[in-house]
Amino acid sequence: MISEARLIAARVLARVWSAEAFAAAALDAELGRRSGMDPRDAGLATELVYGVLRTEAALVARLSALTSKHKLDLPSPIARAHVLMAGYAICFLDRVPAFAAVNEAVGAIRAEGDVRTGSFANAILRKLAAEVEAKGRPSLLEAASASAPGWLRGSLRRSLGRSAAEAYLAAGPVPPPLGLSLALSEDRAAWVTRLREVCPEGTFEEGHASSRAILVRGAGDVRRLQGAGTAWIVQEEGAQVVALALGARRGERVLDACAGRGNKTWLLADEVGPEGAVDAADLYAAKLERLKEGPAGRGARAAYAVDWAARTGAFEDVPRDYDRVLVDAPCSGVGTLRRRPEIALRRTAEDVKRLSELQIAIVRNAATRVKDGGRLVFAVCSVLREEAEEVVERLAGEPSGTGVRLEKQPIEAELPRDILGEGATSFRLLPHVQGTDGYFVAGFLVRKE
Ligand SMILES: C[S@@+](CC[C@H](N)C(=O)[O-])C[C@H]1O[C@@H](n2cnc3c(N)ncnc32)[C@H](O)[C@@H]1O
Repeated sequence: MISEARLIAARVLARVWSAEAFAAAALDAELGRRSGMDPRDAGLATELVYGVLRTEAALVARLSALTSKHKLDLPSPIARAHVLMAGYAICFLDRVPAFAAVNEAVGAIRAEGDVRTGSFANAILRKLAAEVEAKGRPSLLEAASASAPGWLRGSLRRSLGRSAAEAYLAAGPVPPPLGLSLALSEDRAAWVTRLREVCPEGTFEEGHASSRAILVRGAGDVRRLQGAGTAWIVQEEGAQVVALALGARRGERVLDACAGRGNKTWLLADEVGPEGAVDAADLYAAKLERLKEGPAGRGARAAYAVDWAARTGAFEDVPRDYDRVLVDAPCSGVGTLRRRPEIALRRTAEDVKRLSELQIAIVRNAATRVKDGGRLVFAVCSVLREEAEEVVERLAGEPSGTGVRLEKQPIEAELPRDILGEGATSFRLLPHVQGTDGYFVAGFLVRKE
């Protein structure tokens, strides 16, 4: 009997490899079709997908070494998925006995009508199980690190140091909790109690990084729960911290310059209150439409479709006197690696270089909308130096050519000391430290020349 978790995980992996699907979306679609699935099975499917994607190269190398031709030749993505999932379970999963992992993989491949590949899989997986039995389990940290492409490993080491880079790459593959962002007027402890009552199958706890966060596990689709879209929205805890880092105060005028669908806009509007104003801008009008339809739509004053880099679209219409501007810039997304492991397979060093140039252009032009003496916060969901310190140094060090000067400035927000040190002008969030996605955030003072 082949578990549903494995069948689902195999289909998702095959789609990621052969149809360039995003693992999270493919997994959501598969799990969404099975509403009655045991959460433990859903958890196993998730861990197998993410785990295999994070350790793929190391698993392939290890299994290849056990074949006569030193090559893992498998005829289909589904067969490859079953073999690598079994390899992952044998190497890294305590709760799955090796013989069960082998039998399920072999059974699943044979069930596809491929007896020959089933026998091949049986032979190499048994060898692997015997090797692990004799020598012990390999290190997940090393396997995840060895599986990252060379450019990413190198960049992470330069950005974080060697051991933090390894810990970063190994963070996950257990799925992170879902974050809820609570409105300022709401009492967090009372909501934790209430949500526990209405959804006893889930776990709800207060987050540490964001004073508004409630972290949820095992609750299924939370959007059905009380308060959704009014008292709280779904927002990853690190994303909340990014919005909080702008330090928006009651009554201020704020621009969310790369607002997307407006998750951070919602939080900013909540902070400035009805006596302030929050405007949103983004390259894509379609995203701004979604923003207007969602919870942020109730709080945002105006939405501008602007290409900040090209200075086109509604560029000239956007006011020039905001107290604060948040630039949540497009980036490599390396900070979301634990939830989107396929990023490591698809992004290149050239992408990072191109994106850092785009970030600089966007910030310089968006900064023209800040009043003299106002604040700009630049954020990326990346932790790489190329999209972080190197961008900041160029923004603060080179003439902007747009009539504004950007000076590094301590971030004014109230955030825990282990995130924002006294007087710090920038900070990182790291999954293996704060439990959030990875982010880099920097504060600037804007001077008009
Ligand atoms: C990291 S996402 C923002 C996410 C959003 N703030 C949120 O909290 O959901 C970056 C956004 O920048 C937008 N963008 C990319 N290039 C842009 C440009 N040249 N001008 C304006 N917006 C741009 C993208 O459409 C995307 O929505």
